[in-house]
Amino acid sequence: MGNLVQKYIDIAKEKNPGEPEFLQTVEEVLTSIEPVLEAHPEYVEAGLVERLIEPERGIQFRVPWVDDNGKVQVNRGYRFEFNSALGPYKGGLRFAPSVYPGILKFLGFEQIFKNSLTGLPIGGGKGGADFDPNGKSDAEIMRFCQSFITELYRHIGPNTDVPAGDLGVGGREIGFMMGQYKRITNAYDGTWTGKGTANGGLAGRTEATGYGIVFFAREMLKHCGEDLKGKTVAVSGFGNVSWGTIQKLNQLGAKPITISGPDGYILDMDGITPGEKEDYLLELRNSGKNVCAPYADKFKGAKFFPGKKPWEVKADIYMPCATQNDIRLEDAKNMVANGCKYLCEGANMPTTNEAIAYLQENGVVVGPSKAANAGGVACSCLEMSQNAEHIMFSKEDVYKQLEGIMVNIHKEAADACEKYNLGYNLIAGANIAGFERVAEAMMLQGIV
Ligand SMILES: NC(=O)C1=CN([C@@H]2O[C@H](COP(=O)(O)OP(=O)(O)OC[C@H]3O[C@@H](n4cnc5c(N)ncnc54)[C@H](OP(=O)(O)O)[C@@H]3O)[C@@H](O)[C@H]2O)C=CC1
Ligand SMILES: O=C(O)CCC(=O)C(=O)O
Repeated sequence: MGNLVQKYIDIAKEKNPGEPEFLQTVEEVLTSIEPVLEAHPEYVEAGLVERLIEPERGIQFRVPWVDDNGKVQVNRGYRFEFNSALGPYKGGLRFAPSVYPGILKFLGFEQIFKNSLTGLPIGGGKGGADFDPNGKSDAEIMRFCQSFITELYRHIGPNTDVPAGDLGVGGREIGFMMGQYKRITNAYDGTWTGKGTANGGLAGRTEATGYGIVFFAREMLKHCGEDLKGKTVAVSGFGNVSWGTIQKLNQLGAKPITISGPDGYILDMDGITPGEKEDYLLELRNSGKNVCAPYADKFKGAKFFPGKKPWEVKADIYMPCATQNDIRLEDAKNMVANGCKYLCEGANMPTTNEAIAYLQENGVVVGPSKAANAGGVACSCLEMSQNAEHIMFSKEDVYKQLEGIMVNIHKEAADACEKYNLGYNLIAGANIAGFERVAEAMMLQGIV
């Protein structure tokens, strides 16, 4: 790594102590874009990287609410409006006990480049709260969401900041937040994405992230002269993204064999097939218990491995779709020992930097999350245009556009690494292609 990039990383470390997840993504992105900075001294002159690693705005607020026992609870809410060079801040809200600024800043920073890769006019942001929706009643979730929006409403809007879902935030939560936003502002507009279709939501948005990940994986394999058909796939998680991924894998003739939860993982060598098994994932998620073990009680032949991760299973492709840093160095070693050739990231930053380095050194092709899971936010942007135009797109329209966008993202990432003689390194390629578009826009807007 050159001195210049090291200087930026040192600045980030000094300004963001105790935020390892944010520093991890800053280091990954900046290391990749070094050749672009060398080719563009004007970016250095304009302090572009120093500005890029600092959120434009960070909001923290109190979220008081009353639980079903009449007890007052207090959570912390946040929104990091990271970069608006390409358009309104865009990115999800995460509700999970682990939420703190370091997590949201990592997600917001990633979102800048992901959104740029879609080629659509959206900036990057992320928010959420240290609230655990698991085990809460619908009434508690509603009261929490209403309180959260009673503060956040003043910072968002269809041309300012457009939130969506992420971990712990699905259609139900978006509905409650949109309802409260509308009540306060008296505006029925495109401030939210991931809404139910009855609320102006986009047909196909729920499965878009997972479908996009599989389209991206298909392009990776195609580039390497292979086909998804007949490939066994180890998937982690059992939420929205895993469900969409498993559906599309089945549709394209691959065989998903695992899911996982905080309790362990399920191995189903018969495949997690369409119909009863795919649908059961929804039941598991909706149980609010956040465990996957009951799958093995329901389906003969499936096995549950408590406290373990699916990365010890032999598979042709690995697709982490749960949460950050799910794959660590020891997991990467297992994968390589099992003959792994492809890793396609569904969750945001699911692999540690050490694990990525090991996988790449051992010839594994890695599809980075900011490219592979960009189909979700791309469809959110379609939802924004649907709302702005006061029309409704059909599911067929959405699927067609999504596939085109994912093919293009793969091509842009592959072309960018080739342009800088980096071989077929999609991590570098995605970071470079995402950065180039943001940098160009920032340069045109002056020092802001
Ligand atoms: N969601 C997205 O668009 C994107 C997510 N990611 C990343 O992927 C990883 C996993 O996130 P994610 O799967 O979203 O987390 P969750 O499983 O928590 O899903 C989020 C919400 O989606 C709802 N949900 C889950 N499955 C379904 C389904 N099959 N149909 C309808 N709604 C469903 C749930 O809402 P309810 O409780 O109401 O059922 C849940 O609260 C994280 O790293 C995240 O950052 C990355 C890109 C986009
Ligand atoms: O749809 C969106 O706006 C954001 C989705 C998201 O949170 C993500 O891409 O990580």
